[in-house]
Amino acid sequence: EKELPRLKDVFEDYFKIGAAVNKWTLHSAKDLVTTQFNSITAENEMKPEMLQPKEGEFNFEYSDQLVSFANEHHLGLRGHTLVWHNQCPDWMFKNESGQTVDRGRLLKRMDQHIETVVSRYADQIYSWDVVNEVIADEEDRFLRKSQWLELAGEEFIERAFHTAHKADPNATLFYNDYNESDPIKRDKIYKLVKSLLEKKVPIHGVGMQAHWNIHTPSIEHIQQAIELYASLGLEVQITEMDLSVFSWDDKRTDLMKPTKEMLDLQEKRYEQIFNLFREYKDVISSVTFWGAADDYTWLSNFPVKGRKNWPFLFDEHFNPKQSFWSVVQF
Ligand SMILES: Oc1ccccc1CN[C@@H]1C=C[C@@H](O)[C@H](O)[C@H]1O
Repeated sequence: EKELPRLKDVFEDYFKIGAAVNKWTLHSAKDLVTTQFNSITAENEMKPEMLQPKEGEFNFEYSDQLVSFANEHHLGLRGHTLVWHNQCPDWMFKNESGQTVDRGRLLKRMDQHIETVVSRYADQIYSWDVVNEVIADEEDRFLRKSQWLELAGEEFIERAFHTAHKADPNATLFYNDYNESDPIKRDKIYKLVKSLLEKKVPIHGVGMQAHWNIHTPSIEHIQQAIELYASLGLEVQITEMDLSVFSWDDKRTDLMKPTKEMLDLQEKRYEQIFNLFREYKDVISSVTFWGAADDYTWLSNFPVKGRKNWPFLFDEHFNPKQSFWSVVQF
């Protein structure tokens, strides 16, 4: 049958186009990923708890598989993520007697994790999400309350970037977060990144996770966020894009497939969003989906456990959805 247009070719003069893969979808979605995309991100296989489950015991089995896959298929590779409050092993914050670890020890452990991981994959990963999600969602709080912040103090943020830069001077280093287009959270992300730049911290970009849906955020809010981050002279990368067919507070579980109305709205949203991304091609260096096709998405367990979602450009049979055509035809 007629060859499909390829996202990586359609956007060749704009930005890299990526997909998150895991140790299963690396095989199940291999053909789609290698034909349509030119960048991948490990959905889970490069997170702290996966790489260093026990102090000093690294497990690179699956991360090495993803790196080999990327090399074999000439795909760029984003590293996700070095410092995060989730999917981080408990041992990191405890000493031998199970008490909370002291500040110096925790920072040393953070450095060792970053040095070991980043130097192993030096020159193979074009961008790292050095720090993920340290900005608070609460309006009246700046930094998220986490064991990292409580035990190490806010210096862990800048220290993580310095350590990563020393381990791989060629990788571009990103601060990554979600709800990044919400004006209040956006301004806090801007404040953090601006303060890092003022301290000459080696940070090169802001990762907008872009876990959006078919209703929000508005194109205006997305544009204002891109403009604000770009005003710092930084790269912007869309790092985890999906368009949930449910708004955040819609907890319905009755659907076995998306309604026509949902698919029409999703198509409109993808078309508008990619028109905006193309307008900012000089600022946006990659656009990565947090998956590849509707056969698998983390959204089928978040925020409602076991509730199927259909967020991507390809359906569960890897066929292009109407949204695909509105994205590739411009
Ligand atoms: O952690 C969150 C909490 C609330 C909303 C969204 C997020 C998004 N968080 C992302 C989503 C999926 C994970 O696989 C990614 O590593 C994480 O960056």
